[in-house]
Amino acid sequence: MHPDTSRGIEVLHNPIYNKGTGFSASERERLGIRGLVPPRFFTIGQQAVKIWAQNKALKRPLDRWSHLQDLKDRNETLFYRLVHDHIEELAPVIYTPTVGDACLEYSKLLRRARGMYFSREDRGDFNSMMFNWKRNVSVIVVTDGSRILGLGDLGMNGMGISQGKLDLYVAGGGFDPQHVLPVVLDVGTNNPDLLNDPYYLGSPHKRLEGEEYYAFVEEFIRGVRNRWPNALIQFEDFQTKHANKILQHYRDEVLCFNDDIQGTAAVVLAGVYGAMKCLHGHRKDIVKQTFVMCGAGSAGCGIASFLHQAMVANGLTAEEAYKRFYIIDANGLVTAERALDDPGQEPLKGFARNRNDMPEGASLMDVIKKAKPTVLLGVSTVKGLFSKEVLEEMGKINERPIIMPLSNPTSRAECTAEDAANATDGRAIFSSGSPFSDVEINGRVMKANQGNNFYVFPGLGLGALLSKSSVISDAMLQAAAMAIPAMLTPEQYTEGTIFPRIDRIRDISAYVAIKVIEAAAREGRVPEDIRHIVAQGEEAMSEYVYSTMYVPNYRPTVFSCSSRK
Ligand SMILES: NC(=O)C1=CN([C@@H]2O[C@H](COP(=O)(O)OP(=O)(O)OC[C@H]3O[C@@H](n4cnc5c(N)ncnc54)[C@H](O)[C@@H]3O)[C@@H](O)[C@H]2O)C=CC1
Ligand SMILES: CC(=O)C(=O)O
Ligand SMILES: [Mg+2]
Repeated sequence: MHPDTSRGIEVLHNPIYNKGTGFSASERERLGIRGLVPPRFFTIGQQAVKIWAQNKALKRPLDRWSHLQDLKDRNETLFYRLVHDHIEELAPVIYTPTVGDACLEYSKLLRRARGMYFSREDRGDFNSMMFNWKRNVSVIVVTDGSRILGLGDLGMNGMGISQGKLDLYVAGGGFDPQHVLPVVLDVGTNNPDLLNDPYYLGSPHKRLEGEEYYAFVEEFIRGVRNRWPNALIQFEDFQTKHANKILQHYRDEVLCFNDDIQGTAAVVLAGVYGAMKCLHGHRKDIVKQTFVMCGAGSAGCGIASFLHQAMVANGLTAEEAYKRFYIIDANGLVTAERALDDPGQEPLKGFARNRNDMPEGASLMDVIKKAKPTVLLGVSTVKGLFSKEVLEEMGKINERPIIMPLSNPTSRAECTAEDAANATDGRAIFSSGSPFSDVEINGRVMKANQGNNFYVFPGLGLGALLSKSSVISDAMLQAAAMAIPAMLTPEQYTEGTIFPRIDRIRDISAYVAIKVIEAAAREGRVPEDIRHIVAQGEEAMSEYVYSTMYVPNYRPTVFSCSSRK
């Protein structure tokens, strides 16, 4: 039931309530829209079939993205129904890689404002501006647009990524679309193309820096806490120099996480655990691995720290675990000689301190030859960094090399699935940030798993909110990582599948949420009512979690004279 004061044509122009030809005869009568829509009635299923065919017929992915945004602007329920029903085919359209193209063009593509824009000119007024958003909010995805996927500083245009992530919260995590809020902190941009573009819609100034920048973020967080004290805040695509500092500042006080640092770390750990099951049958074998990580930004530092934590949890000492990592950035291997002054590089210090067996700045190929890694990870944003020679070397060292080119979008991937399969004769256990198709080579199929944080954030967010915990702890993140490989069958591991298929995202998110709630309960972070459900076991938890999930169906619409909260 959607009580609202609007009736007549207003209902048809409101994407939350609009059903188009899906309004029943009695609704048409009640809402005063009889004669304002064509006479025939179609169910949401029939509407979805029609619009799906239209969307599929479009050739350019960006046209498909725009077509879907138009639908969302007209009829949200139908949009989410489509995404829900065709998630595997539509994730690459509403999310990476196409969302990257959409962000590049966002100022041109924007048709109807959606979400909230906080700009440098608004400083001092954030608190009151929050009340311009009339609905209750349970989750916010916020970016400052400074590092959108691997595409760099896109300023206000980063709004596209906040929206794309929240579409997955709805479609994958069962969040009610009325209670999600995409946000961009428009602190300016240092991108000269945008600054020189007369049609750029963001604030056409250089980025705020230093104290001014952090005061901006603080004002936003305080405003959210005041308006929606229980909302979850997901930090998205903040450049490395701010990402870790902001996370450390707020994570013990506010229900929040940084997706690029923590969501990515959890999904990579899930992939590595999956690969361990594939190779050895047990995730504990993570302690036998040696990692070469290309990229020491927010993603690289987050992944390395989290894998390190998992190795220690599985029996290595901290020093032993540090020695298993070779971290390479734009200047080559990071060693004890490196001055790590940037606050974003703080997590690198332990790895650097323990790396003095190879020259500072050593090349990727030299490192691979000497270190003989079992796992090669890419979060460098450098297309083709995993060259044929690099991949062949990985294939010589390992019967089943683990190759993860995680940079997004596809145009930034360190290698393609085909590159990895060709260089290793299909033996690689492969996982990439953006999607590729499986590759068949000499009768063998190399599975092109997608290792993207979308396996984690909807379920993590759901679990965190349902647990009623006030923060997201490392134990909750570790639980999310362990939940994902638990969803695969032994047959899937045998064939090299290390992530479940994305069309199971609702079940994956629900299971992740259950494990996150349990972890929060073990740490004493949940109130009595949640402890009671946890104590009843997994079935009760499952019932609890699924019962909260939004399903994109039309609900009866009624007209009410009282205004809605
Ligand atoms: N698959 C997934 O779920 C996720 C993927 N990512 C992707 O990871 C990438 C990196 O993100 P951030 O860490 O935030 O970016 P960043 O820009 O802070 O870091 C990039 C790092 O790569 C290094 N680098 C540059 N050239 C290199 C080279 N030739 N060899 C080795 N390292 C090199 C840089 O020095 C820097 O340390 C992006 O493309 C992003 O889309 C990020 C989060 C999640
Ligand atoms: C997937 C994601 O969060 C990124 O590439 O930044
Ligand atoms: Mg991101």
